[in-house]
Amino acid sequence: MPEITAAPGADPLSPDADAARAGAAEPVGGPVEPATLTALQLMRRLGSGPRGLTEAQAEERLARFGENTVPSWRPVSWPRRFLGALRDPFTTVLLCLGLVSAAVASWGTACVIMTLVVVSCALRSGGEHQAGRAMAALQELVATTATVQRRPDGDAAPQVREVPVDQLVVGDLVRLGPGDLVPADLRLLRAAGLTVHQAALTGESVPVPKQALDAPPDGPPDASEPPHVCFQGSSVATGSGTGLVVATGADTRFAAAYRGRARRRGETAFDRSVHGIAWTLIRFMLLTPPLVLMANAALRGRGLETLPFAVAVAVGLTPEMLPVIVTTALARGAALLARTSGVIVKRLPALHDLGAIDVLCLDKTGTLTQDRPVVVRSTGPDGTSDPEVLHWAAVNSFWTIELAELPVPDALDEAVLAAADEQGTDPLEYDGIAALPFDPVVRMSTAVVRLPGRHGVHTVVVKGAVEDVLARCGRVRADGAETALDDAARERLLRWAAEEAAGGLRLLAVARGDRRPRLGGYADGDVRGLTFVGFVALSDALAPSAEDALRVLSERGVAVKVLTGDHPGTAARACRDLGLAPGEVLTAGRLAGLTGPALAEAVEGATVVARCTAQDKARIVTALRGAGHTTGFLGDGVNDLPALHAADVGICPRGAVPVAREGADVVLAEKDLTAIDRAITAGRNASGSIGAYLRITLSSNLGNVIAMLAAGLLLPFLPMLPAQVLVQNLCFDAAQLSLAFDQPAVGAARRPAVLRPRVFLRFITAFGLINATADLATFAVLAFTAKVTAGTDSPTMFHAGWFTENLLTQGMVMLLLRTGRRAAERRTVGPVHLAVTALAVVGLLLPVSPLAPVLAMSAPPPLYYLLLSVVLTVYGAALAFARMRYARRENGAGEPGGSVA
Ligand SMILES: Nc1ncnc2c1ncn2[C@@H]1O[C@H](COP(=O)(O)OP(=O)(O)OP(=O)(O)O)[C@@H](O)[C@H]1O
Ligand SMILES: [Mg+2]
Repeated sequence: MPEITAAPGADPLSPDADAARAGAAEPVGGPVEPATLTALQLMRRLGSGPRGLTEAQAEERLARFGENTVPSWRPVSWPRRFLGALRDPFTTVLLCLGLVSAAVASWGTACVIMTLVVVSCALRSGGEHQAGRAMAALQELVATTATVQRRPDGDAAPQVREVPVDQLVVGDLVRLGPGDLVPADLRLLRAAGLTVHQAALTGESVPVPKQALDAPPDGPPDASEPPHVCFQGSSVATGSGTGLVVATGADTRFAAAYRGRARRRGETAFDRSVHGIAWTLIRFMLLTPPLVLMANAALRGRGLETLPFAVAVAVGLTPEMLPVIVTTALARGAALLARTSGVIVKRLPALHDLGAIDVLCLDKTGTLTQDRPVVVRSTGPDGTSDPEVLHWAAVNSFWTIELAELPVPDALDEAVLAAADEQGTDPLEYDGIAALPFDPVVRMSTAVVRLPGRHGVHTVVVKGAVEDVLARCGRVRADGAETALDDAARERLLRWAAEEAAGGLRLLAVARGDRRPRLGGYADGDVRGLTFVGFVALSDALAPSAEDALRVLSERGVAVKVLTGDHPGTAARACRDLGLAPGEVLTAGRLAGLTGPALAEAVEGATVVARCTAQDKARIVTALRGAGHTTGFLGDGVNDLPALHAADVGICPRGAVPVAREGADVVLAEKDLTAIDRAITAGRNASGSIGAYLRITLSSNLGNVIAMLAAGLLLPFLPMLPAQVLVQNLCFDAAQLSLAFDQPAVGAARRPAVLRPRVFLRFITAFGLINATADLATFAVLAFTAKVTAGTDSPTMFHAGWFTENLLTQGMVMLLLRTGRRAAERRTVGPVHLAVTALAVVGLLLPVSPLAPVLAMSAPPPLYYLLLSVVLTVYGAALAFARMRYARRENGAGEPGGSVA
């Protein structure tokens, strides 16, 4: 716990200091070194003063120096999105293949590849752009603000008000409180018990104490860790402070460190599944051309002239629409969620991860409960009602708030003060000397007060979690007298507290101790040897939608774990009241020595882990992820921030502290917790569409490639000209876009949707082979037709015949392997039906149209179509049969290969 000594030297915020400001109204040019000047020098350099800027000054600076936004977080322009889409690995591979084609002067192939690239990038960046705009409008709803102190004009008294973070300018005075984001780089002018999370900057996961120092600290300057500077990108864990803005926007340390780079985060479920599959495919693609070349050279004695064909085969294997489908499916899902359920998905891949969640950890207070506690009773150590206990609790609440730089009472303090007010307690009969604000690690808050006129005594008043407060008590007050607190008495008090907690009450223990006044500040070490005063019991109503939300989550195959800072008894009771069996309740203390798999195993079977600190919550989430669970975390407080970052998906409810809203991937903008279920369903549906696309594309592409390689070796001519391969590909791509708009299947959202690369590759191999068999059967049919109908020109007829068959089989694969219900169950005509019809029409008509000669095709005779229909019927039956068997084997009723549980 940080010290709370006053800053050495002059208080830069005192009115006297204003005089020292002598007329400086303009920031002096050039970068300032916020850590080395004294506070007054710095204010003068920045043309500010202890009373803050005037509104007019702030406005003028804003116009001149620009808004306070990190460049990489500004809305991205269309052309930049397009360029960003070009960096996709599939696009890169396609571009390389295009270059290879151009190098061997195969201009047709190169042009078609370029068309594929441009179309796919345009579609993708268009989709992202639209989604970005929709989200930006919604993010306004949960945008964060900063508390600044400004003056309406030069003579007026300063006023404290909220402004959007982007309106801050250098020279502004900003107040910080628990849960606030540090909105710009700040030099601290005052601080009280301030600690900040700097994980985004330094990777340090434990909050770092900060204090106001007038002059730089002695000793070598530590540029990375000046104790009197707070950097943008960090956030307040405890305490409060006032700081002078020394840098905004692109000039902050954070912007400099992260220029052009997105925020780093660990590998998420999206990376593991979609990216995992993509990279496996890319390896295949890169292997294909050399293999085709070698096979043709070895078996047919062909040389480099087969290179365009080899390139076309590789392109044929590429699911080049994957980025488009992923973006479209996710963006559509996110936009729909925002519109219908008020859920804001801040990072599109998070929607996919939501669909994959199989464990959801949540905090209790503020998420499952309303965090609107009401004092039920205050009792002395003997369990009888005692107003004195509430009186001391109120003294503590009042002075910890009053002595903070930014007085933000938390819900417990508010409840205590309201009840004390009703009882007629007046905390103002004391003078506040010092305060240690509530710290979730030590789980208590401390105020030091004095009775006016009683100069010889300071009274330390503490309230907090029962175990922690009792651990610091040596005596107990009973019947007006104090006696030593022995182990037996301590045990009895703990048991009594556990009984109260089991009734669902939240408990605060209150203790006090008289001290001889001291000159220096008070620190955590002074809070010992106290006298136990009693308990304040509060009730906190459950969130009305929590019970439904928990029930639906379990129906959807999501295991719920409650990680809370509260008492195990209170937490267990809340769970029970919400219909969630708590089982054996763990406490974080019992898990202290465990890490990694051991920790995961310990929490695997538990539903509640109580007395968690912020770090405990993050540790547990990390361990669960390490054990292979896709883990979400839903929480609303400062003590949830590390876990929100550690999870695959961080989710926070509407009322969360600013820093949680900023750190979360998903914000539930409405009070209704059941929105989380709709969000998970939307995620599963989006993954379903992506899975369907991959299944369909890859199994038919793989089939085609196998057939093409076989035919290439069997036939004396190329089985398909590069231009034909690519035109066919374009047709497939256009048709498959419809998958992103497909209606979700009825049962598709029942289980977590995970695309497992291995299961997936098995699936496409099996279906690819079926497809290749159909192709080879078609070759046989074509050879037979050519033989019996004399005069047909083999290569062009062969090309036409295979083209038709390919497009028709592709259509059948789309109908039979998508996420949707089995074809027979569908009654309405959806986008997929339209796309399949279009595909069939093109497949049948193109080879007989005037365009056919351009593509080196000539119409096959009627006999071919007759035989082809037989092949297709058998193929369709085989496909339907294999799909059924596959589904049964994989998960009974689920989806083959894609959204497997
Ligand atoms: N303002 C406060 N003053 C004193 N003690 C407090 C205060 N707020 C909380 N406590 C004590 O510290 C404990 C832990 O609080 P913390 O904020 O870590 O978790 P929580 O709000 O109880 O639960 P959750 O983690 O589910 O949100 C509380 O159970 C309570 O006993
Ligand atoms: Mg909470």
